Amino acid sequence: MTETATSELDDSFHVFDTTLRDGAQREGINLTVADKLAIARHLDDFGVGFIEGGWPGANPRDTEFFARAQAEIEFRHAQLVAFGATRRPGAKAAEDPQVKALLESGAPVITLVAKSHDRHVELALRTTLDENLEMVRDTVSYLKDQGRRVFMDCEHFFDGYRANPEYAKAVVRTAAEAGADVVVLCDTNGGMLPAQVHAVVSTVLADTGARLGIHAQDDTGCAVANTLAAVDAGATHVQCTANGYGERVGNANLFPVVAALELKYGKKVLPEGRLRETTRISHAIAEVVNLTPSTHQPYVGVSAFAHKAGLHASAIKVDPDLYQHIDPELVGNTMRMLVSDMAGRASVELKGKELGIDLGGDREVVGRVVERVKERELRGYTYEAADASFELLLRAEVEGRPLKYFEVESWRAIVEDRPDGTHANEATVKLWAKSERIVATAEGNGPVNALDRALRVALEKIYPQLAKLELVDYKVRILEGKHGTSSTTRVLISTSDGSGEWATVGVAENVIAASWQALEDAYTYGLLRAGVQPAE
Ligand SMILES: CC(=O)SCCNC(=O)CCNC(=O)[C@H](O)C(C)(C)COP(=O)(O)OP(=O)(O)OC[C@H]1O[C@@H](n2cnc3c(N)ncnc32)[C@H](O)[C@@H]1OP(=O)(O)O
Ligand SMILES: CC(=O)C(=O)O
Repeated sequence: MTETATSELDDSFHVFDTTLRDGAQREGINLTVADKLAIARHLDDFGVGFIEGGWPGANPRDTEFFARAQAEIEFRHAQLVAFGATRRPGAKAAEDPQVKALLESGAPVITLVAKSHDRHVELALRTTLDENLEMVRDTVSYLKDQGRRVFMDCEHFFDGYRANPEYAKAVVRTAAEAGADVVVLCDTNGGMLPAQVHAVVSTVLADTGARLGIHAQDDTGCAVANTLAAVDAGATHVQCTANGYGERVGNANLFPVVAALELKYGKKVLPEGRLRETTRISHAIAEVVNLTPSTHQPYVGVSAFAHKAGLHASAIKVDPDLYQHIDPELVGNTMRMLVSDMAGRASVELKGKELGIDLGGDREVVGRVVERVKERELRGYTYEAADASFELLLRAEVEGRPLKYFEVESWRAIVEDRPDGTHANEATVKLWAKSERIVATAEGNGPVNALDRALRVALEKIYPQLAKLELVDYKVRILEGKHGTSSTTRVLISTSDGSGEWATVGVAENVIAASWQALEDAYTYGLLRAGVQPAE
């Protein structure tokens, strides 16, 4: 067994993460050992007290994970936890191969799952209620005798408590008497509501005196609330998963639970300074599991502190607290202003500030920007999704003329379909830059790609800085479906220069013309970012 952590947090409250075990039970998540190691590092960096790594012996990947985690990771905060079931009915814990695998994992902490719902004991385990209690007692005391810390997950506890409260409590008592350090009440089917959880946890605590934890699935959308309700009732151990990943619709989300405990309850559950890493860690774990981070996730989503309504912005201008429940920086997030047709003057002023453009309280300019945004959004533009196009619009109003690095004379895209099924795309761009007339032609895998290449060939002669620009995303949306192919088309393009990304928008009846507008903005903004002086 390896002692894996030197946690500076006291033991009176546990933040227990089960992303690598229950989180991995989410449909669509398929973690390699390397992924699990990467997530374990992020969770330890975040500062959780316990990381449940999987079920050693259930599959070779989890067995390998425990071996490698202890050999390769120097945990600074967390203790590694192995998960498994109580011994089989009618056997001995000391002889159960599955219990042996838990010990062989070397994890200093073991979570056992036990049945606490009488019906599950009889139907799923196919044993007697007394034998189930014996399985709990025998397995806990055996693992304790082997020097492990033991947490006991009481599966289906809340449903079991409703069906047979005395039996459910007998499971808790048996585990605690056998030496379990924490008995965790699980809402396995996720059907509970906060008031129910609060009532049950309060009663079980009063009746058994055991140290209690909570494990809440999110099937009613209440897992975070249920977790906090259990804490209100006296639970001192919370089991969560990063970003709420988990079986079916998921588990209690680690990040809002921890943020609530630290910021709303005033409990110190993370090491000093780690709360500010919340957003980064949430997104880093999403990257590893290969799921796009939810933009609307509380505390950590990019929209968590994004303000769109003009009325909100006008109050935020006076004091951001008026429309925010916390300072976003506390969880490593940032406030963002969204400019759209719901914006007012205050939104534009704050957005200007965010972009480093001092509007100096110029009511006339700000008013013109608001008008332009509203008029263009009516035509289909969207500025909340295209910050770079908005900045160009704003600068044009402030300067009194658009930012110009080049003057386009004309562009043309040709799509040639051949009878043999092959096709070719070719574009020609004619423009003026620094008093030079440039004509460039390029081919591409589609007409927009050909135009992008031709524009780049033309501009790179004058502005070599553009060589590192890359088009990273391209989205098309038909705005008025009822007009069929003559509908208005909106194109959003994301461009990267390796150190940052920006989005631009174009709108036209023709998808290629809309794309061209977005491309022109993308390159203009790229030159602005590179610090190039515009043409006089
Ligand atoms: C609520 C939760 O999320 S708990 C976590 C659940 N996670 C997983 O199931 C993922 C990993 N599981 C596995 O890889 C496999 O199910 C294994 C290796 C654990 C077991 O595989 P198998 O031996 O083939 O059994 P199988 O999966 O068909 O059934 C589970 C067995 O465990 C028994 N069991 C269920 N809960 C418990 C328990 N708390 N204590 C003891 N035995 C239990 C069941 O009665 C069943 O026994 P049976 O084989 O005699 O019918
Ligand atoms: C243990 C567990 O994951 C549950 O009961 O949901």
